[in-house]
Formats: sequence, structure tokens, C-alpha cells
Amino acid sequence: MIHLLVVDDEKEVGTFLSRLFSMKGYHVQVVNSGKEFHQIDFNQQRFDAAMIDLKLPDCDGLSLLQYLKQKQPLCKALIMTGYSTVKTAVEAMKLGASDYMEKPFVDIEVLEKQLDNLLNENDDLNQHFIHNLAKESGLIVGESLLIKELIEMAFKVAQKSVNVLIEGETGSGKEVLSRFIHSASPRSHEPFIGINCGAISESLLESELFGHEKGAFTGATQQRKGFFEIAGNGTLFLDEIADASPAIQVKLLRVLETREFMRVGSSGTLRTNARLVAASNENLQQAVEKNKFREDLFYRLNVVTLDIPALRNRKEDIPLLVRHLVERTGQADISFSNEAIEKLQQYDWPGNIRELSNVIMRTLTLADHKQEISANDILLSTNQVIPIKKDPPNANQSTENHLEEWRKQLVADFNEKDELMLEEILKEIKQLESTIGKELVMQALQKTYGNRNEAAKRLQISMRKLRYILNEKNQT
Ligand SMILES: Nc1ncnc2c1ncn2[C@@H]1O[C@H](COP(=O)(O)OP(=O)(O)OP(=O)(O)O)[C@@H](O)[C@H]1O
Repeated sequence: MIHLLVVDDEKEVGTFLSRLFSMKGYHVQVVNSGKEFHQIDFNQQRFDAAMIDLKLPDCDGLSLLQYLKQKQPLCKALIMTGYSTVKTAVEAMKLGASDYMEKPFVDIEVLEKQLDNLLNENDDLNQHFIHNLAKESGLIVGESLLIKELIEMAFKVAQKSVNVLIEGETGSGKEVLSRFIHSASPRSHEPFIGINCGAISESLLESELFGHEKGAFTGATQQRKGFFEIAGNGTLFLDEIADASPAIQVKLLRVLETREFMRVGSSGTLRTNARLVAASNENLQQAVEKNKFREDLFYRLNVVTLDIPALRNRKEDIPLLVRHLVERTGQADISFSNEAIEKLQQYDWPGNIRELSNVIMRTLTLADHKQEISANDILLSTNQVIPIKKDPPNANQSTENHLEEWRKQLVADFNEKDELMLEEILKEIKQLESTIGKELVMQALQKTYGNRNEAAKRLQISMRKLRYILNEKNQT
């Protein structure tokens, strides 16, 4: 028989839950205060599940939860909370609660199902399911306890409609985690839309987020839907939220408070049901203290905060990540020697998994189909040239800069020198061809995660030509 403990100071709630679950054949014990809770002899009485209200007159539900989990770790705890205490309920999940439910109970069937699911859940099976789902979203869970707990927490909050704030250093996996939250949520069949708030101007960001009417500004030749509209019932991922301007922050706050927004140039309001996941490299709490970020918006966004650990704090995950990153390039038959892995584990990874991914790609590219990568093949010392930030815009920019510098030099030579040294200019042109060629190949490899076939296809050149360009690189 299932033994259920209900802790709630509202007598009617206790009576209702007692009736509901007794009818299902459970043995239900109800207590109405912390004092009554502590009168239970937990050494004698075993509970399979407990439903605990967070707010009790004589104590805090969290402390009861901690006590119960310490005495009976296998007992599944379900937190009961009002809307205003959802954030604390999420904290409770970090302390061992399996789930939470909001009061007043709207749908009794959902409530019954939630408890049934908890009682029937097999922890091993569940973990297996979560890890597989994560892998499908491109997220390797790894061995470290820190990350395992984080992913399980992310999975649980994915089921709710609360806003999530993801914090972590650059390249630590904030975007992949947000995609996982979307895939694990009941919204997984709806769109996932991501936008980087730091990458575009304020006016463009406003129009991207909220859309615009025809004629709203110069160049607005057509009406356009914004991301809040396109996301519909799906997930909107706001990356680098700390970089959103004060004006955009006000507009976001309004949407979060009212769920309403207006297209630029329109006075009609539209409603959104999208779930917001925001991410930041910067500690948002500190940004609030520096008056760089609105406090009210911060509280709206961080109902749940997920902190992704830096790669240097989870080095035990490097072997699994390396395997995943190698497979991602389509070269699963290549392995890394133990010494090579050790070398990777000794490094501090300021650019986190993105930097690791770049190093792996670079190593595989230069090792040219070697079956086993040795420590010597890994070029960490050149990491200054490995772009840590998202590369495509930077890479394009670097090609443009190159061309521009070269053009300036050539014009200066034409104007300053009396005699034109054609031989030298032709040599420089050859040099430029090779530099730009290499840069474009490296960009294509970056975009295709090092997959040479795919890169050659995108550049519309043969594999032989691609190898030729890369081999030239080896010689320089
Ligand atoms: N747990 C993981 N498993 C596998 N790959 C990962 C994991 N975390 C991150 N990556 C890979 O690392 C790279 C960077 O990840 P992502 O873009 O999610 O980082 P980010 O924290 O959002 O970066 P930024 O701060 O620059 O926005 C991507 O190629 C991603 O696929």
C-alpha cells in the first residue's frame, strides 16, 4: 500500500487530498503544522510520497522537506505552492523535491497524474531518457555531478511554463541547454527561435522581436512579424540579454508582465504565449547592482536560474566531449591517445566547449586523417588564433579586413612608386589568393564542424582542391 503524507495548514486542502487519494487505496496521513510534522516518528513510519505546502504558520516548508529527505531519501516529495512562491518551489527541487504543483488545483486529473508519475518513476530509466533526449539536442551530459544535476533540473523545469535564465561563461553551452529545455518541454513541436541581443542595433532588435508595420521606418517596405509572434506557443531564446538596451528592457518587461506587445509603427496590441529562456555571460545580479540591467526585469526572467559550470570545473567530461565533437565532424574512426586527452585536461579552456570544439576541429584538419591523435598533434599554443566568439561574422570580417588592407597597400604602391614592379605585384596577388582561399576554407570547415566533404560541397570545389589549399597552409 502507498503511504502518503500531506502537510498543509489549510484544513480543507488536507481533507480534500485525503479523500481523493484514499479513494485510490492510498493510506493518507495529514498534518497541519510543523509541530505536528515533527511529532511523526520517521524511524517507525515510512512514506512513499509527501505533499508539502511551502507556507506554514509555524515553520518553513523547505526545512520540513530537508528533514524528510534526510530521514527518508527515497520518499518522493511534491511541493505545493502559490504563484508568488514558484521561485522557492524551484529552490525546493534543488533540495530534493521531485516536483511542484501550483495551488489552487485547477485540474484534479493532472494532480493525480503528477503524483502517479512520481510514484511510478524509475530513477535509472528516467536518467537514461533524459541523457538520450539531451544527446538528441546536441548536449552531452558527461560524468560530472554538477552537470548531471543541472540537466535533471533543466528537464524538470522544462515541463513547466516558467521563464528560465541560463548563466555561464562564453561557449559553455547556454544555447544548447536552451534547445534541450525546448525539446524536453510540451512545446517541443512548436517553434524554437533564438536571437542574440548583443549582436544587432537597438532598432533592428526591436523590429526583430516585435515585428513592424509597412512604412514604420525607412526601408520597412512590408509588414513583418516579429519573433514573439513567430514563436507562437514555442520558445524564444534571448541570448546575451545583458546587452539589451534600456529601451528594449522596458519593452521586454511589459511583455513579461502583460503578455502583450505592439509591432513597431502599430497601435494594436498582440498577445504572446511564448516561453522565454534568456542567457547571459555576465552575472545579471551584478549587472543589476551596476544599474546596467533593470531589477524588475531580472526578477521576471530568473524564476529559475541554471548556472552552467565552466569546462575547467568539469574536466572529467573532456573525454566524452572529445568523442562527441570528433563524431560531429563525421570522422568517428579517429581516436585520441591517453596523452592527448591528458593534455586537453591540463588546459584551462577560457572559451569553454566552443574553444574545445575549435581545437578538435583544427587538430583533425591538420592531422589529415591520422587514425590516432597524439599529444603532439594538439596545437594549444596557437589558441590565440582560435576564434573564441561565434566565428562566422568575425571570420567574414577578417577576410574583408584583409582585402581592405591589401587594397590600401596596393593603391599606396601605385601612387608612391615611380616604377611599377609587376613581378612583385603578381607575387602579392598570388599570396592574397592563397590567404583568402585558406580563410574561406577554414570558415567553411568551422560551419560544417570540420566535415571536409561538406565544406568542399559548400565551396563548390573538389576535395582535391580543398586538400591542396590546406596543405599549402601546412607549409606556411
Ligand atoms: N554539453 C555539451 N555537449 C556537446 N556540445 C556542447 C555542449 N555544450 C556546448 N557545446 C558546443 O559548444 C559550442 C558552444 O555552445 P553554445 O553556443 O551553446 O555556447 P554559449 O554558452 O551559448 O556561447 P555564447 O556565450 O558565446 O553565446 C557549440 O558548438 C555547442 O554545440
